[in-house]
Amino acid sequence: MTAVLQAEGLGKRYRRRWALTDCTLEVPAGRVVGLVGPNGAGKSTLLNLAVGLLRPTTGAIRVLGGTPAGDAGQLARVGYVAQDTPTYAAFSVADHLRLGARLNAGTWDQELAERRVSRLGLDPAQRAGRLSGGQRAQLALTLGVAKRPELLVLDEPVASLDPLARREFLQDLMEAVAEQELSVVLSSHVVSDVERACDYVVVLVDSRVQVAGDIDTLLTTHVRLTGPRRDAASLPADQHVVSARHTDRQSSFIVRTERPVLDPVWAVDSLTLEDLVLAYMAPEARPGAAPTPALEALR
Ligand SMILES: Nc1ncnc2c1ncn2[C@@H]1O[C@H](COP(=O)(O)OP(=O)(O)OP(=O)(O)O)[C@@H](O)[C@H]1O
Repeated sequence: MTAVLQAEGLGKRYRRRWALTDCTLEVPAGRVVGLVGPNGAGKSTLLNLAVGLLRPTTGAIRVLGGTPAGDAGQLARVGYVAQDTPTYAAFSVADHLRLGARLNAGTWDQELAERRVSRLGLDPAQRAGRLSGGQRAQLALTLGVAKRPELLVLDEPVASLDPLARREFLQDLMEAVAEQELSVVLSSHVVSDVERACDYVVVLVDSRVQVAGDIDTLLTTHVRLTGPRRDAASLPADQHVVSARHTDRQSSFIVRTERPVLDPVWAVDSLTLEDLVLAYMAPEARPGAAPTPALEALR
């Protein structure tokens, strides 16, 4: 199966600042991918490279096997909703659907669009400028979904929504994924949203990918070890230490390992996705790193 997203040594520099560095990734199709990281980590930069709004400074990126925005066919296969869920304030909801139909002739699913609008309780005659932030986000998602893309790229789709609306939006998105043959890449700095909607995660910190993979697999190959104070170097070579914490008498490590930890000296606990993401954000997971801004963990 073709990877939806393949990046090799991908980097983007704005003047002297690197927004994305040495990004090598291969994301399989048919997944809902959560791109998670703190503010300024490089999430929007990676998504903009994926949809062809930016060109790489180094390396290469392929999306659905082709060059992002390389030709009309490629543009039709990818839907994109930018961070500020852009809509036209003076256009009505119905105008937006007409525009979607005109811009995406051939793939546009008017019935799907109208069904969503009606289910969401949006008045077709209402101007987008008079919609709430959440309703505008839903309208933008409707346009993205009704285009019937193979890949939908969403930059912080739920940032402006209240907790109930974010839950409904993500539920809606998952239904769209189940109904259509669709892959989704969405960015968020809220781990619980990713936990709720995604089955694949990419953790981006300080312009670098720290870890990427199937969430279930990552959670079965990472554990927390708690026990008497030890040096990380004393752990077996097949237990890769991601993060470490010590008190005078105790050590707590988050390790990546393919095998069960049988040493009775350790209490072994499984991790939540939030534990895992925070561990990869820890400075020891990123040698030479400055402290990272906090991630939100909304429930
Ligand atoms: N047009 C630009 N010119 C200069 N620097 C930029 C530009 N766009 C982004 N940057 C810088 O690149 C880095 C990554 O930005 P990016 O928007 O990709 O991060 P992000 O993870 O999406 O952040 P957020 O969660 O706040 O949206 C930041 O340091 C940012 O200041």
